[in-house]
Amino acid sequence: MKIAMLARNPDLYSHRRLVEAAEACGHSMDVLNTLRCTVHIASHRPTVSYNGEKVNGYDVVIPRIGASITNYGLAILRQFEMAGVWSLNESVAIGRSRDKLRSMQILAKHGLGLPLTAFAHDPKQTEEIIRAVNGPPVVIKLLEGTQGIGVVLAETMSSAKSVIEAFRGANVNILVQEFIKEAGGTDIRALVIGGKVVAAMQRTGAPDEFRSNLHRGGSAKLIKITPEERSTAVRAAKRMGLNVCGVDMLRSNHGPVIMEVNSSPGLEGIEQATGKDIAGMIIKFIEDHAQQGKTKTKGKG
Ligand SMILES: Nc1ncnc2c1ncn2[C@@H]1O[C@H](COP(=O)(O)OP(=O)(O)OP(=O)(O)O)[C@@H](O)[C@H]1O
Ligand SMILES: [Mg+2]
Ligand SMILES: [Mg+2]
Repeated sequence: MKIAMLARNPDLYSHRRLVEAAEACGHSMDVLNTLRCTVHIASHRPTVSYNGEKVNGYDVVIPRIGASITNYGLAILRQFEMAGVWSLNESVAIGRSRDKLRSMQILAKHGLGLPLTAFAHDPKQTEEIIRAVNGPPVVIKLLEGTQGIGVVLAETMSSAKSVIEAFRGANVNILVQEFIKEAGGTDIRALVIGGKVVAAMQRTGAPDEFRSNLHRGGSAKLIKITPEERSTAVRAAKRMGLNVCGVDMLRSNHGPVIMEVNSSPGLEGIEQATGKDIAGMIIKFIEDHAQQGKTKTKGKG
């Protein structure tokens, strides 16, 4: 198969591993810098150009779109989908997963466990939403944050109010969440491929850090998850419509709660913690499922 990977940095561990795994199975893979792709909108002939030349003949596209270029990247991906190229994760599903509030609304509707979450526009309601999530303490987070940046723990009413005011003043969208203290600065990442959890790890934050992100100095280790955690991860992936994703959960007193579903999960931490060939499994999934023109949503938005 001829595979295109939309990614900005071909040297990232995850991207190198995917290229390696594809080539080991006899496929060819080109890494296309998402920002150098251009879209040509003309009736009935959706095309993409790369560095000025028309992109042709790909069977599969693997989107690895960075959070900072979500909109542009999804426009490029939609164009591939409209041209009939099969995408590992579809643009519509990635779009859902990038907006935390939208994701939580979808997951809640289907009965998945989530931390109590609220948001409001009117500053007069700040106190009300803090109480609505049983706070303080509360966790305040940017709707489109990543790597734990823009995730703040506010322990008192006055600090929660001032953090919320500061974010509002900066004109960014936030949500306010119940603080799952019993998780103890630890979360679970379950990697789902094609409706199955293929690997799971536990991430623990640096000392004195409630955020467990590896980018924030956390460490990862292999973990055996419970059947309830497994089914939560599988259902979350299904409801988001993602073939491949990382489902992040906290162990709360009332069972697993989902924090987010990542549509471009990093492979380094999970391959190292579990010793599994995740890149190879992703390529295998592509071999078994990719079909020209079989993109479900066809970039419908
Ligand atoms: N409600 C909460 N209660 C307790 N801890 C939390 C809560 N929300 C987030 N955390 C901690 O903060 C970390 C970062 O939060 P979250 O995953 O929502 O942010 P992010 O910036 O999107 O990170 P990522 O890089 O994983 O996309 C989590 O991994 C978790 O350890
Ligand atoms: Mg995130
Ligand atoms: Mg996270």
